[in-house]
Amino acid sequence: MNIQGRPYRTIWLNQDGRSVDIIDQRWLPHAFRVVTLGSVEDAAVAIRDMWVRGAPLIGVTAAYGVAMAMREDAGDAALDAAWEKLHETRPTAINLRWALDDMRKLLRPLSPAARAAAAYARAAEIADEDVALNRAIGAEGLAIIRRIAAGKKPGERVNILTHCNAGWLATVDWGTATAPIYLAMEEGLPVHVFVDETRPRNQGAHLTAWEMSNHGVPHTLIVDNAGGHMMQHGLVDMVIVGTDRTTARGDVCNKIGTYLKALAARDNGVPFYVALPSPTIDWTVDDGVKEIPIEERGGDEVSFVQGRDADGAIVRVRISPDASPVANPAFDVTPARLVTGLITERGVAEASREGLKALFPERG
Ligand SMILES: CSC[C@@H](O)[C@@H](O)C(=O)COP(=O)(O)O
Repeated sequence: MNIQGRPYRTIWLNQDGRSVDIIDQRWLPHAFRVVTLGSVEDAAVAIRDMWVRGAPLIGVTAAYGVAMAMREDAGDAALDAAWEKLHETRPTAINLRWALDDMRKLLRPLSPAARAAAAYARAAEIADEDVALNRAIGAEGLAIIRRIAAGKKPGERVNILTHCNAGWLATVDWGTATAPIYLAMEEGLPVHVFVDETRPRNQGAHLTAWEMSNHGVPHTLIVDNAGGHMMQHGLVDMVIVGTDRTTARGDVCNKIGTYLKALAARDNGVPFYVALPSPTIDWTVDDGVKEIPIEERGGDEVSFVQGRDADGAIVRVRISPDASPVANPAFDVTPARLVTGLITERGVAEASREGLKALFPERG
């Protein structure tokens, strides 16, 4: 997508054919910084410390991490070590394991001499596939927005609420939850997005709002607790969120706070959609609450907030007493019964085992 008119992806291979550049998302929206990852260690740090984040982008970064490892040492032990090192970075997003398994399955039967080239080629393919999947999700979601727009009076906006950042910054391009919104904009539909700030790391305020601004999408930033009120007053036509892992029966794990939005949506008759590419489906688990590991992140993310001071410097400030203990679960699970539909690259599935099986008969 565009940054000041120039098209970018979130990760790209450098001319040296070895290292990758990423947009370092820790500093947005205040500073746009591109950094180079040159080794599997760099890739692991970038994922763990959230220089890159968002389930699909984590997967692609890990794929390039494996490729960089193979350039150093293409033996079996190094392949397994790269898998382990990258896998332990973040536990919840299933795209990470999906990409690592995909890479290892491809590379294992090859001779070590052939592995590095094959790994770079596959990592590039996974990146391109992500772009195509998101574009397809966009077309499916656009059909829903069109239907809502058709029921509106002339000039009325379609109001969409989103949580966290499931935008292009969370993927290679387009985003999942945002792809339908960008396509609706291209088509001239009057969309407006309520952006949840998404404490503790504020991915909504920092990233989604920045994306919307860059693309001229009308939007309003709201605090996380405002969504229910907006819905009660008829100000939200639909919710679209992303997901880090969706189970075989349609339970949706996503950024902490998503569950509360789904409850408020159900209570107010607002459709609650989840946009996801198929690598985000974990066919091996059913009960999301019991079976999905929830990442517990450091307490500093809750006790401090980052922003820009009056002099323009990016600063962190403490907002809670030094002595107060902090808990920081990064994700929650929305049960399938609260989900109106799963917007996938193959169509909109009912959030159920049968619904997913109908679209992905080869997997279910
Ligand atoms: C298309 S991204 C889907 C999810 O990864 C997204 O909604 C999300 O929760 C991101 O969490 P983050 O902790 O910022 O990686």
